[in-house]
Amino acid sequence: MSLDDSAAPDFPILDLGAFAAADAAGRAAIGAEVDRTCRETGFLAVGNHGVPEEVIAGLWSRLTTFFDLPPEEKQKLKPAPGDPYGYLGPGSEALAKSRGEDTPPDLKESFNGGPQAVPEGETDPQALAFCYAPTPWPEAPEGFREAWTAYYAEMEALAARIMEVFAVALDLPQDHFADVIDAPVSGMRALNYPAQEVAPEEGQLRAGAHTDYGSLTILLPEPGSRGLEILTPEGTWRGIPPVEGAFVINIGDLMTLWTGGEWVSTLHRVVTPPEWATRRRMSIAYFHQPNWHAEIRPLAGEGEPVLSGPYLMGKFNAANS
Ligand SMILES: O=C(O)CCC(=O)C(=O)O
Ligand SMILES: [Fe+2]
Repeated sequence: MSLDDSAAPDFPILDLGAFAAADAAGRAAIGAEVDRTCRETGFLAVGNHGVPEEVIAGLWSRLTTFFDLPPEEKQKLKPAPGDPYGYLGPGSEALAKSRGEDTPPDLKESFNGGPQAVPEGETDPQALAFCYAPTPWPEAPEGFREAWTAYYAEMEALAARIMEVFAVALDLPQDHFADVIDAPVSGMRALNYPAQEVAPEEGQLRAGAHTDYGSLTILLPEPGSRGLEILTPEGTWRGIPPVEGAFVINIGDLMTLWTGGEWVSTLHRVVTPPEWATRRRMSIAYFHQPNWHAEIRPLAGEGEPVLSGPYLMGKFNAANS
């Protein structure tokens, strides 16, 4: 890992191209740095990732147009109760509630989508009704669905490469996770935090403090934007600015469980720095989630396994009830 001028000082960057090109000793050295970061904060940047610039730009432009649509257009995509995908308008979610904290709703809107193909032979009614529920697509802007699915496919492939680095970081064979992430049930969420015309309520943030549920989140904050903060091991909030040409990744609760508590799923939130109150901020978050039927048991071998899909559904239902 190396530092880059565009990154905050000492924010670690995993160079994926360097990992791919390295020999076994080089990979182990990169893995050791990732392991250290995942024990401290679980937040790092991933650069030299190979995701084509046009795929990223293609989705940004559609998202900008989509979020600019009139509210009644977007509300046509509101999910039915219990459905995970579609458009969630302002006022529909408070992430801090997932931790039992009672706050006003987050100052955001989002569009959410899931896997595009159902694996052959998948008949579990809960899987079909939840993770494999169809994504309701907007009619406009043109090319939205294609741009979304192209970006989603890139994230699925990138997540698999990052999981290989994680395996090496954990002193496991590089392909250790391969057979539990070959049909992931990941969700993807595009976020728009609108310009704030009225002052927020007491305790109201763009996104309240929370941890992510799954194995790994690949986040793309709008270039140049500010607001994402993590709670450091010292107990202070620290801003994580976007890193040019890189994604910000973090591990979620499932990876903490998988590593028997060795890797941390860090509390994070999105605040509004004063100069951002009059400006919208967008981000794209891919929440990587192992195969529906994957049994996740702590690597040390102790403890009851958790089933990936039902675990995610339980978390979702608890936060949305
Ligand atoms: O928008 C961001 O920068 C982070 C959003 C986030 O943490 C989430 O939706 O889980
Ligand atoms: Fe998050």
